[in-house]
Amino acid sequence: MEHQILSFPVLVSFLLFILMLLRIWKKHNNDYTPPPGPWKLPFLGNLHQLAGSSLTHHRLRDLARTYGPVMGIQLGQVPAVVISSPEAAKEVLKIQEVQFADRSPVLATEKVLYNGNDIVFGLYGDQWRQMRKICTLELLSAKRVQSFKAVREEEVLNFVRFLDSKSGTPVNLTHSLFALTNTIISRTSIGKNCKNQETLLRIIDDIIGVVGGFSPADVFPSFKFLLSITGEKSRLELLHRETDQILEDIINEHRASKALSKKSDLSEADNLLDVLVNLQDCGNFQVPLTNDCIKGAILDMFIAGTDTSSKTAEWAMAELMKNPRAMKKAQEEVRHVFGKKGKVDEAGFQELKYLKLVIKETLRLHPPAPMIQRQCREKTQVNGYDINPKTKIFVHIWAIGRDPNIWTEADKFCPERFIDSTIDYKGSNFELLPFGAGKRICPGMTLGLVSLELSLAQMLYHFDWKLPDGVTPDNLDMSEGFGGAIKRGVDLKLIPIPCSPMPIQ
Ligand code: HEM
Repeated sequence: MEHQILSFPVLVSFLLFILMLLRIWKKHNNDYTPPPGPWKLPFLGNLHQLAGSSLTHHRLRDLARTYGPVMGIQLGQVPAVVISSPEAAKEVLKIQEVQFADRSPVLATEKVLYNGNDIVFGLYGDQWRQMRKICTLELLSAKRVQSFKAVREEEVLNFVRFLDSKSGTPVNLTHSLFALTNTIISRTSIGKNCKNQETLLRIIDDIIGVVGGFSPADVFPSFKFLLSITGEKSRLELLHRETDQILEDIINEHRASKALSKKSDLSEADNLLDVLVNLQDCGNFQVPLTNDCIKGAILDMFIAGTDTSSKTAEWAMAELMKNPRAMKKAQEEVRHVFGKKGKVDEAGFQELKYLKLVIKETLRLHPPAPMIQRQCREKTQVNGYDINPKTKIFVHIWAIGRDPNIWTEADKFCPERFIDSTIDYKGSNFELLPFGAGKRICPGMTLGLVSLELSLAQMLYHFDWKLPDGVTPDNLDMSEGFGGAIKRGVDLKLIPIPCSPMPIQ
């Protein structure tokens, strides 16, 4: 009995305490308005809705049609928000650009890309700002891009010779355009006579695969054991050791030949590695420019520059084959502009008005990065919804580019829609964002566009194109496949028919 009397006040206090906790919880939740989103399973969150044969960016577009342009999802243990309207994209990429300037780290980039100390995956901070500045002012500036014109022209001409040798037979353009871009990026980044080039290109292929892939450890970050069970940790560490050793050797080779040539002027640099080594020697940086920073930056050029440009060229050719009227117009323009000279050169590119529209329309329908990945830095709001720090952000530029509320006949390839349009790539309207926007907008845009114009202009100038037997413009497969940059579901195979003029010798 005595025991019961004693426990009554304890019980009441306990109940009052619970009530108080409930009030605090309720107040907190009333103040917190999460973005709407599909129902979640315990543990998995929304992962089950993203699994299956349909591509992730397609599923997320479909879900966003129900839940709106700021949609909350849960990827295992990781909260994420999908942004799919120009207004919300503007809020994230421009109005609150610092708030969303982080990239969300993934395991592969931590292990392979020097702990995210590179430009593409680095977290916003002094180190990243310094590398980004070097990238925009020294590596990918318009002047530097211009200085590598001869390299691009030589390699594209080699490509044209290769196509000529395959005259009348189907060529796998998926493979050959990738090889072309890889060679251009490689020569621009590390030079021509690098003895480890072949091995580096093979390893970089693997890196592009893992960086664009999906890892269970990324969605269940607290289950560290997953890394060892799946063998992923050792695979990534091996990849990193191999790449690191090759890049270290390449840097040493460059140092040795630099010592012999005694060149130290940045304007004389033959490739981007030369530029970086010269900058390192000048010192004078707030954050030391270490060999790891240089290696990360060189890897970035390959990872960000190869797939993006080659996949866009491939989609542009596929769209032109599907739309013979647009192909005819583009070919007539290219042949008219370069006909007198008898060869394609970059000096005439400002006259390629229609080809520029073709590229813009291709990037609207097939942006190589369908969703721009960012991460929220501090608690904030978008469209009135609360977003917590460390939330993964996907700006769904593929969905925005195909939104029927924004574009007439949104799925139709129609380069003419951009005639007299004020829509540019700089994100001013936020409905066309193939290069992203704000603090982390693609610094390789000039190089990417000029390389695209060059390869397309050469292909259209020197060749007529036929589809292989049994394929017609109507049944040409335009499905997308799984992978890093949006790739085609099936390789693009086309038949080049050399046509006059043919200044290949
Ligand atoms: C058609 C060609 C290309 C497209 C469509 C493209 C697209 C993109 C996109 C969407 C981003 C993310 C932007 C953001 O977060 O807002 C990006 C970042 C980046 N791109 Fe490109 N890119 C292309 C070519 C290139 C080339 C040729 C290079 C260099 C060789 C390059 C280097 C980079 C780098 C270094 C970043 C990271 C920027 C940062 O995080 O600050 N890109 N690109």
